[in-house]
Amino acid sequence: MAEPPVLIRQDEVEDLLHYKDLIPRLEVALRKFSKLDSAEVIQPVRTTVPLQKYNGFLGLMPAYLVHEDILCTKLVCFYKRESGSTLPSTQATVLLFDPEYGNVKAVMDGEVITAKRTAAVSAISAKLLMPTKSDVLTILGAGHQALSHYHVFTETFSFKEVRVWSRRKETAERFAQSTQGHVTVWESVEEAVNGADVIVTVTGASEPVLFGQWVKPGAHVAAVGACRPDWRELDDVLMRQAEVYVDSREGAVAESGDIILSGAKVFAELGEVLNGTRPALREKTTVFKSLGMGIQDAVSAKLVFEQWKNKH
Ligand SMILES: NC(=O)C1=CN([C@@H]2O[C@H](COP(=O)(O)OP(=O)(O)OC[C@H]3O[C@@H](n4cnc5c(N)ncnc54)[C@H](O)[C@@H]3O)[C@@H](O)[C@H]2O)C=CC1
Ligand SMILES: O=C([O-])C1=[NH+]CCC1
Repeated sequence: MAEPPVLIRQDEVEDLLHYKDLIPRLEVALRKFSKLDSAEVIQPVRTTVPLQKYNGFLGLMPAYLVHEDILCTKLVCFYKRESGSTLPSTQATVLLFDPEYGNVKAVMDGEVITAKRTAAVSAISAKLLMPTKSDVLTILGAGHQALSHYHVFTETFSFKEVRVWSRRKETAERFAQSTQGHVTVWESVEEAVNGADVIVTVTGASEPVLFGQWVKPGAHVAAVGACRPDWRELDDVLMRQAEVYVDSREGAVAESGDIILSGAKVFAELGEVLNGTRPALREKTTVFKSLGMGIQDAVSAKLVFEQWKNKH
C-alpha cells in the first residue's frame, strides 16, 4: 500500500521555494511546452467551474511532464471581490502524484506557489522583452501578486524607481510600507505609468485600468489579472498597438478577455522566444498576457517536494 501523502504548509513552501531555483526550471518547462512536438508536456486548458453565487470560479489545472515524470494538479478558487472585501481573491492547493502508482505523494499549499511562479514567469517575460535600459517599474494593484512581483523584479533587475498604484490609496500605502526598498505611491494610473519602462498589472479588475495612450512606446507590460474571457485590464488601443506574447496560445485564446475582446493577435509564446523560434521584439511596445499554467505549478511542486525531502 502507498504511503499517505505528506502535508506541506504555507510557511514551509515559503521557506523552500526560491526564485533562483524556480526561474531556470520554469524556463525549461516553457521551452518544452512550446516545442512543436509537445508529447513531452501534457497540459489541457484549465477546466473552470463557475461559482456564480460567490462571483468566482474553481479552476482545475492538471499537468504531466513526461521526461521529468511529474504528475500534478492545482485546484484554485479565484473570485472577483468588491472594494473593501476582506475575503481572499485566490485560494489554492497543489497535489503531487506518483505517476506510476497513482497515489498522491504530497498535498501542499498552493498560494505561495501561485504567487511565486506567476511572478517568476513575468520576470522571464521582462528579461526577454523589456527595453535594454529600464529604469522605472510601475505595479498596478497592491495585493499578493503585487508583492511577489515586487520581490522578484527587484531581486532580478536594477530599477532606479518603483511605483505602485491601487484603487484604494491606503492599500497602496500599506504595500509601500511593507517593502524593504523605496516605493512611491501614485493616485492615478495615468501618472503612475507615465514614462515607465516596465508595467505590471496585477489587479482584480474586469474593466480596463491601463490605457494605451498612457504607455511609453517600447515599454513592456506584464498583464497578470483578467483571467476570464469577459474580464479586461488593458484597453483595445494598447492590445492592438503592442506585440502580444503569452504563456500558452491555447489558454490565451480561450481565457483572456484582453485578447479575445480586443481582437489582438498573439505574436508568440514565451517558450517560442526561449527556443529561438520567435523573436523578442524588445524595441517595440510589448504585452505579456499571463494566464497561469499547470506546468508552472508542477515544476514548483516538484522543487518544493525535493527540498522538503532533503530536510526530512
Ligand atoms: N496569471 C496568473 O497566473 C494568475 C493571475 N492571478 C490574477 O491576478 C490578479 C491579482 O491577484 P492577487 O494579487 O492574488 O489578488 P489580491 O486580491 O491580493 O490583489 C488584487 C489587487 O487588485 C485590486 N483590485 C481589485 N479589483 C480591482 C478593480 N476592479 N480595479 C482596480 N483594482 C482592483 C485590489 O485592490 C488589490 O490591490 C487577480 O486578477 C488574479 O485572478 C492570480 C494568480 C495567478
Ligand atoms: O494560474 C492560476 O493559478 C490562476 N490564474 C488565474 C487565477 C488563478
